[in-house]
Amino acid sequence: MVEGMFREWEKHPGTVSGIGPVRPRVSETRSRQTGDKRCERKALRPPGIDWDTPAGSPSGSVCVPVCEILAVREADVEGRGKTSGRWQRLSRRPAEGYPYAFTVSYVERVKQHRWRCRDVTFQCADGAVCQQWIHSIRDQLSKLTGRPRHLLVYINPHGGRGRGKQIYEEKVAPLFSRASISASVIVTERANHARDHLKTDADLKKYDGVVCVGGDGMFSEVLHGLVSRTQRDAGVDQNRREQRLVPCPVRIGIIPAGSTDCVCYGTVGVNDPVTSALHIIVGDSQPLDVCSIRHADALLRYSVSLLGYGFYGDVLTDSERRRWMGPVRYDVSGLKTFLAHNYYEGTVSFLPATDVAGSPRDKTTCRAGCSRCLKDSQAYGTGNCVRGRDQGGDWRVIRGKFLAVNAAGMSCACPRSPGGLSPSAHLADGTTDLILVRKCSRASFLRHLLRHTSPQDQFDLSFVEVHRVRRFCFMPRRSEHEGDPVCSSWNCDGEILPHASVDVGVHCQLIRLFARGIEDIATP
Ligand SMILES: Nc1ncnc2c1ncn2[C@@H]1O[C@H](COP(=O)(O)OP(=O)(O)OP(=O)(O)O)[C@@H](O)[C@H]1O
Repeated sequence: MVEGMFREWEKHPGTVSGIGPVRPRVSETRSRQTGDKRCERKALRPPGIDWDTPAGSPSGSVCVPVCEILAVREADVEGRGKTSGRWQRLSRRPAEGYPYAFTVSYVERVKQHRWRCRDVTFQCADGAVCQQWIHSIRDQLSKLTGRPRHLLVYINPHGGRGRGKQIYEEKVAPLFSRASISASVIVTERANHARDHLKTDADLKKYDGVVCVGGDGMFSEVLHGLVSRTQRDAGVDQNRREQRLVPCPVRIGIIPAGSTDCVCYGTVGVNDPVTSALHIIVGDSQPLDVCSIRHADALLRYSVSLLGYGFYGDVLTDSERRRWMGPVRYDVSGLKTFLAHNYYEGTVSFLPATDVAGSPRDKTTCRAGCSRCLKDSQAYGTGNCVRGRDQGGDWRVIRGKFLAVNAAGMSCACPRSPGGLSPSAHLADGTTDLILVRKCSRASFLRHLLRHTSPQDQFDLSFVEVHRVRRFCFMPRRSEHEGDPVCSSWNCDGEILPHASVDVGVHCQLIRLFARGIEDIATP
């Protein structure tokens, strides 16, 4: 029977199906640390015996792709993990005559893109067979090349509700250690600590990835540190206008622990530290476009999600004065800015991405394994960015009074706005969606804003237009009348830019995250 099982294994090396008829013997327990379901014991028995079907499972068999197995470890007859360093008791006694056991930890999908770590313990009658299974599974796991072994982790202890350290220690570190991932952890002591360390001191050759525990601001620090370091190591001057940037060789993981975690939500589908940790462990890789923002030919910042002038710039500026309020400051500032109803004059010039298949209003969504991103990026070239007006294409120029000028490099979805600012934006096609909201009444603007929280098309309004672009420039109009609102500020992924006139270009797939994009799957 065991030989038969191994034959199945040989036939289907990508799965652990064929383990044979199985029967759950022990009820599930929940881990205090990760909140995940932990142990479900299944007995490996010779075929031909009539088995109960596990509750809730019509087939009674389990099929897990190897790429979603996190670890395998020996368990003793009491079902306690031998290699976990911590005895873990099962709630029922093992089946008689099956004194050997091994436990497989794997990814289980639960509600709303959430992943959990599930343990299944298998019992065997023969110790050699048990070892054979363990070695065979470990051998399969060792062939997965994309998995990280050593990580550099930065924790912002003050992000969000100040629980970054606790989240990492209680929810993430135990999973890393179960998957035999070592981590060098740095708890930041000041703003820009992570950025500066990455720029100069970090020995990146030692690591397979960099993980940030915090919000979008923390991610932005890591992004800047890593992109700058990569260019410096490659001898590329990122301040030079026509320069093609070198894609970062090291992936970035985001453990959401901030008050805004848009980048995590837009690339995983949920803000959940355990889910993100599991995406890191299985070695997922999601390329991401990065915008470089320049002023007077000098690099100001990089951005991956929202660049917003007018409404979103004003909200951020006001909310910075209310940091003491915590995350609720965004609601207060949002309301205040909405009531102020400021508009700003300026000129937007942009280079439409006429060579890509999609458009911001085509109702398609960028999902895991997006074929459109793959096709468009191959045609365009990673790291590439159109610079200089001579580099082809027909520039368009629009002058006007705007309530908002936004550029969405990704959908900018968040729990409050599941579709986001631009629901059809792509993560890695080398473009950004430029959204222009012209001056209109408060009621009309409210209609537009409310559509972000509903399935209605937020661009189907006469005062809103949207363009998929490779590059754009904005120049504010100087006011001749004192007292008029002159300039707003740019909100760049949650940071305020010091200049209103900017030149923005998209660098195709400049970085990769430990994510796979939002999975298009039916959850149980
Ligand atoms: N040790 C530290 N002390 C103070 N500030 C820090 C520290 N480490 C990082 N920061 C800064 O804190 C800012 C906010 O961090 P983060 O994004 O993690 O949390 P957040 O609550 O989502 O942020 P925000 O309040 O901007 O929404 C970042 O800009 C980062 O540069």
